[in-house]
Amino acid sequence: MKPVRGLLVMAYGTPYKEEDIERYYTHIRHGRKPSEEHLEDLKSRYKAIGGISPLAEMTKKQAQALEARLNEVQDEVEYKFYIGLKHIEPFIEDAVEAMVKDGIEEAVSIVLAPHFSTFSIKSYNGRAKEAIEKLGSSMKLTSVEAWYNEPKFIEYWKEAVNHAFAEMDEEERETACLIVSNHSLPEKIKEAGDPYEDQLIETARLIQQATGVKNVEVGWQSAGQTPEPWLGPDVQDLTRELYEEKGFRSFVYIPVGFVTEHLEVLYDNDYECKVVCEELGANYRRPPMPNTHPLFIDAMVDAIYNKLAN
Ligand SMILES: CC1=C(CCC(=O)O)c2cc3nc(cc4[nH]c(cc5[nH]c(cc1n2)c(C)c5CCC(=O)O)c(CCC(=O)O)c4C)C(CCC(=O)O)=C3C
Ligand SMILES: [Fe+2]
Repeated sequence: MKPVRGLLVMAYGTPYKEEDIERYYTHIRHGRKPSEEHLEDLKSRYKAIGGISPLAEMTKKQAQALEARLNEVQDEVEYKFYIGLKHIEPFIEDAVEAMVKDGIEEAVSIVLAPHFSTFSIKSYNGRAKEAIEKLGSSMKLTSVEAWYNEPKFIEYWKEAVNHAFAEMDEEERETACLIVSNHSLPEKIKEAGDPYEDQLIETARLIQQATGVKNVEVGWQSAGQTPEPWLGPDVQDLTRELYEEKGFRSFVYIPVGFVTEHLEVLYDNDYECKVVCEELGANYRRPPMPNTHPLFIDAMVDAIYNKLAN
């Protein structure tokens, strides 16, 4: 019998049904209930994308695909996946507990978000480590950190971008701009030297280098509604500015900090950015997200192997 290696796949989590929205939002807000207005706003956005998000289903498919591929490419251990979510059950702590209960002695973890920040990868990994300590377990956990520069991840976006540009005629291509974006975070993260902003800029550079696309810009999306400054420019403002100041007439959005067609993509890109493009009379294009694309799954396999080898 091969030894079992736990595969802890961590992701943001999403409400499973409408009644979950309030407690989910409260968890995101560190236990503070959202105002009626903010809650209704979030409910209306989920409604606009069809009621609930495809995220829960896709997170499971991604974890299954990653487990299957890891078991295909090597013969020494049997990987077994556990899903641990940030803001809804099964929480990261639930997944750790399940692994310990199953007698797993060694595990590897990866977050379904490619860029490192104190708000994302660091907090996921920290919660996993803490959960192990709290249980007094000796389970050894190796955690992948940022993996945005994995060659196969860049290759995925290269193919997706090339495909989008190949659909354009010569005239559209001349005035087309690629907007590479991630979820905004409060600007104060930069004071503590957070690499998040630089990692997005580097992702854009790698994709530009791979594709040879002439016009590439970096933007931020889905910022929270708080008075403090958030990383910008916001993708909607950026679109208007590029239209007016640089004369671009076609916009290709790749929200590379996400890996699934979820709320932020289906609403913030496919609705909000699209509305801006329609107002301006510009073309809106948004290539598919990685989901379970083999290049994306293999990029995570490589990230796990590189981490285990070091
Ligand atoms: C860095 C980051 C990622 C990417 C990295 C990662 O994946 O970890 C991410 C992903 C996601 N964020 C998601 C959903 C939400 N995030 C919110 C609010 C917030 N996110 C933040 C950060 C991030 N979020 C922050 C600093 C806030 C403000 C909190 C506050 O108030 O202090 C809110 C509240 C309402 C609103 O602001 O929209 C919702 C509903 C979904 C699920 C979508 C679905 O259900 O399909 C996903 C994948
Ligand atoms: Fe979020």
